[in-house]
Amino acid sequence: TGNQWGYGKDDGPSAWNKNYPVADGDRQSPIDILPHQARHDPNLGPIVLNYDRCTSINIANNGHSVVVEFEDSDDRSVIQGGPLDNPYRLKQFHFHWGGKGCHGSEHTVEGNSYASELHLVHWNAVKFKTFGEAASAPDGLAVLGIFRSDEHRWLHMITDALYTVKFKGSVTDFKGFNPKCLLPSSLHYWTYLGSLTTPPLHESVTWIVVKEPMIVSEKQLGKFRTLVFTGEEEDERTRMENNFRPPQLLKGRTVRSSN
Ligand SMILES: NS(=O)(=O)c1ccc(C(=O)NCc2cccc(O)c2)cc1
Ligand SMILES: [Zn+2]
Repeated sequence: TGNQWGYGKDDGPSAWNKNYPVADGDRQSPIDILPHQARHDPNLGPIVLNYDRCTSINIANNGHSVVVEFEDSDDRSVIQGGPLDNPYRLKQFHFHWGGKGCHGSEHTVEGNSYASELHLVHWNAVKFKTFGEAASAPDGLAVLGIFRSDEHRWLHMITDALYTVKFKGSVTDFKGFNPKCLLPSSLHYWTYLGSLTTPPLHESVTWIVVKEPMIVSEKQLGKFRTLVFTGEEEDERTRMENNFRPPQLLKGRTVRSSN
């Protein structure tokens, strides 16, 4: 169907602009971050995460990544501060990763990729009524990006559950998980105005990319690669890996750096 997209040769990032012309827009993500060219902004306060009452609901394979969804009917888990004018509600988190431990992150730093990248997706429930509405507005979303380079003690809770969502379309309960345990100690960050990194590629995201990577082991990363892009009922088993979009043009945008 028209909106079918993926990461393969024929349906991958270089083909997305056919069905999603905004792919060639002026605030696309990810980007290559050049730390020395980032403008240090002393007015940029710290990122504040209130995840202590967060309610995870399920873990799912949506055919593009593995996603953990959260209850977002009230302000129980929000991100605020930093470049954000008000609290944004946690909706879901998901990952992007490579094959055999090489590339995998979406943002890069001076041309260097990490093995993987975690995205915590939040929406502006002060200004918009639904996620869908926020996802199409310039100040609708805030995504916290965390690089993942080599053993992470908490990640086993995710990797132990991956076998339950091997196939596209599978969903299982995943309650009581607080994503704060996935974050590195320091939340110094870069921030810039960008987009969703997958179709529909809406230019609605305030990106907050944390500088310090979290450590995951090759073994843990290997478990993400046991997932497949395809449904259980389909014949082929296409291993889920390299589900990342390469860096896009900056087109004059400024990247700001917290202290
Ligand atoms: N990789 S990313 O964090 O930029 C990202 C985050 C969320 C989404 C997403 O929610 N896509 C589905 C969607 C998009 C717009 C409106 C909707 O209701 C759902 C896509 C990419
Ligand atoms: Zn993402």
